[in-house]
Parts: sequence; C-alpha cells; structure tokens
Amino acid sequence: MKHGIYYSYWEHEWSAKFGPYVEKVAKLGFDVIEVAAHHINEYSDAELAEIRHTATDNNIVLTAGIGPSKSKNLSSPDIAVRQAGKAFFEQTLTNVAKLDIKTIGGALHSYWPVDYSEPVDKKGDRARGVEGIHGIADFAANLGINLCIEVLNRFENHVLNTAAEGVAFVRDVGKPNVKVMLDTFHMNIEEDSFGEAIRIAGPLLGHFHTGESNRRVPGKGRIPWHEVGLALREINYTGAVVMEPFVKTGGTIGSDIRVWRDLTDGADETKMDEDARNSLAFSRFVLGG
Ligand SMILES: O=C(CO)[C@@H](O)[C@H](O)[C@H](O)CO
Ligand SMILES: [Mn+2]
Repeated sequence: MKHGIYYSYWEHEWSAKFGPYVEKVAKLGFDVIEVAAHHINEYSDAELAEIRHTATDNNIVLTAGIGPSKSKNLSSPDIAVRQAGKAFFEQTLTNVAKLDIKTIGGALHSYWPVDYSEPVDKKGDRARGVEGIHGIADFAANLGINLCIEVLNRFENHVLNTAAEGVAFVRDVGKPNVKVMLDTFHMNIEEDSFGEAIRIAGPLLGHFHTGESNRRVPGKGRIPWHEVGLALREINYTGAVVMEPFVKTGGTIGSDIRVWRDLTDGADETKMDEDARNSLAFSRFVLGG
C-alpha cells in the first residue's frame, strides 16, 4: 500500500501549479502525490517532462484527481456536451500519461459538484455515464491508465452514493481498467458500515481517499480508522491511499468543498506540513503500508 496526499491541501485553486509540491511531499515522507487534472491541458510538454523527472528523482508516484466541469459532463442529456467531455478526457488522459500516471479518480462519469437547482435524472445520468465511461475506457487502457469512479455523498453527486452503487456501475461498464473509488469523508455520510462498504468494493477497489468527517487530516477526528484498516487488509488492497484534507477557506477549492471556517486553526505552512507528516505516520500505522 502506498500513501499519498492531494496537493490541494495547501492551495486555493484547482489551477494551482503542482510541480513545486513533488519535492515537498517527498520530504514529508509520502510515496504518492495526487495532482489535479482539471487544468493539465494548459501545461507544456517541457513542464510535464520536468515534473516527471523530479518525481522519478524523488521516488514519488503521481496519481490524478478530477471533478469534471458541467460543460465536460459525460452523462449530460446534451450530446454536444457529451462529445466535448469525450474530447476533453482524451486530451487530459494523453497529458496525464506524460506524467506516468496510472490512476485517475473522481466523478469521471458525471460532473462535480452537481448543480441541484436543476431537476435530477439519476436513471438517465447513470445510463449515459456508463456509456460515456465505456467510450473512453479503451483509450485510457492504451495509455495504461485506470479510471477510478469516485462514490460521492448526496450533496455533491446523485449518480453514485454507495459502494454497492459504485460496484454495479463498474460492472455495467465491464472494462478491466474501470474501478471503484471510495473516500472515507463520503462513506461517513452514506454507508451503514465502513468495513462492509470496503468489502463490497473488494477486488474492484482501484483508489482510496481518506479524510475525517470534516475533512481534516486522518487522525484528528472520529472516522473508525481501525475498521477501515482491517477491511483494506482483508481485501488485500495494494493500491494508493491518498489523504484528501481540505482545511482552508477561500478560492474555488474552498467554495467547491464548502469550507466556510478555518479548519487549520490558524496554522502556517510549517504547521500544516507537520500535520500532514503526523497524519502520514498515523495512516501507515493504522491502515498498513
Ligand atoms: O472527494 C472529492 C470531492 O468531495 C474529490 O475526490 C473530488 O472529486 C476531486 O478531488 C476533485 O478534484
Ligand atoms: Mn475524494
């Protein structure tokens, strides 16, 4: 099991450059850095090559996260939006592959965060989402990339809220490189049991996010980490465990994640680094790896 952190912990915008964080997370002791793929198409090949070299030099593996925008929604009822989504993913996956990334996770099948001022068509969105992911799966497979479909809580997405729904979706897609992704923050809201949800995902679990119920770093709250760790061991999970803390207010990240109070307790960067380092030690101990 490899342990990582989403670099957005330190940032306010999904567009923030992730290159400078590779060395930082290596120094903090992580194996993996997760980067936002939202704006990767704006990076030059030279920039991507340099980031890839820095990662290799620091023994860091990269993974990617994305919350696709409404205009790139693979499950949209509007065919022009679905086509734009497919084109966006093909370009994004091509660039993601330049960083040697093998895992991209998020609401790939839909968009994020969902605009609930509009009527919800769960059945139609799910059917179009299955078709959309099916339509980009082989493109990703040819680049050696797994598509990890994130199960989110009801306030952020309506298509997949539980591990069981995630598994059924992934089975309907029926491609070996399309997997389920779980996140303890969302599980805390939707699942009856953390352990059972992880066992339901079983061999289909492709990526795993961690965070407390208020998205502080693991170890500061009341998620049943021991239960989570036992279940991950039971299913022989060998993928990445990426902590995804969101503690800062402000910017698009603060607004998309609904961070309306300072959860850093006024921490400066040094203290935030220390929190991440301590949480990593806690995560390795309680989850394994
Ligand atoms: O859990 C979440 C959102 O609540 C994330 O994984 C998100 O989809 C992605 O980080 C967007 O970049
Ligand atoms: Mn997540």
